[in-house]
Amino acid sequence: MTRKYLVGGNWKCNGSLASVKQLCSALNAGDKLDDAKVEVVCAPPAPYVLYARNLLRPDFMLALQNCWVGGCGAYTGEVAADMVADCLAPTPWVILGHSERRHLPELRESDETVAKKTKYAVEKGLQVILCIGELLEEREANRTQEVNERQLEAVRAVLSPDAWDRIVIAYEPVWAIGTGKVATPEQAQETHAAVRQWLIAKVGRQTADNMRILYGGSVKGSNAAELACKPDVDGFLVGGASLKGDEFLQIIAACQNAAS
Ligand SMILES: O=C[C@H](O)COP(=O)(O)O
Repeated sequence: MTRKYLVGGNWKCNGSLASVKQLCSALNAGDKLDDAKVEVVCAPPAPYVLYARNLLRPDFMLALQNCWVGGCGAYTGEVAADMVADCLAPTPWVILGHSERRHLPELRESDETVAKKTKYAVEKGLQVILCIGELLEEREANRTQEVNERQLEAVRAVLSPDAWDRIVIAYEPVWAIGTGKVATPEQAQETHAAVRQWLIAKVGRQTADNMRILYGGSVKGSNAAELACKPDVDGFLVGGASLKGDEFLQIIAACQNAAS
């Protein structure tokens, strides 16, 4: 099964007009993407997304980092998937269920909220990077698979089987995010393979074979190649290193090389 690599750049709550301009210039200076091998989607903070859309080469797609559970209306401060579809057509993406949104005490998104957002976003034509992953204490208690399955099961409960083709899963162990402690290629492979087995059992073989499962957590130019060559690692969701143009381009190149 050949799955095209996907590299996501999650800029999180970072940036300014000046830094976004600089980062877009650095990315534009890279080689043209080999679109048979890799896709790239950048997720700036919401206020900068259309600015980035105007600056970035068209082979870089754009995403929002979150959206609301439903449509437009009296939901102060929220962004509806309808708006993402409108602004980022023809390739609107959104990141949902990021661990920072699941675990920060000010946000505390439940599995059910993430599932509701995912269902609505997919219905509006968005492609969703659905983040899952365990806390350090959950990994130490050998509960990684249980946690991933619980988070996925909440989505399966509301999503029709054919809608899964609009989903990319990002496995991001929380202990590896922004800590410099990257999962080993073996740890990533083992977990991704287990997620794919769950998909085979619960959603279907074809969906599972086609599903891209990204790894996220302290990915850098220097460690991307050894992770990308694992059979069930289909790309990355990159945080800190996506804010540095040359580093992000190295990660993209690692995926293109792994696809060769
Ligand atoms: O969404 C990206 C992840 O949270 C990874 O962040 P990081 O690359 O800074 O560890």
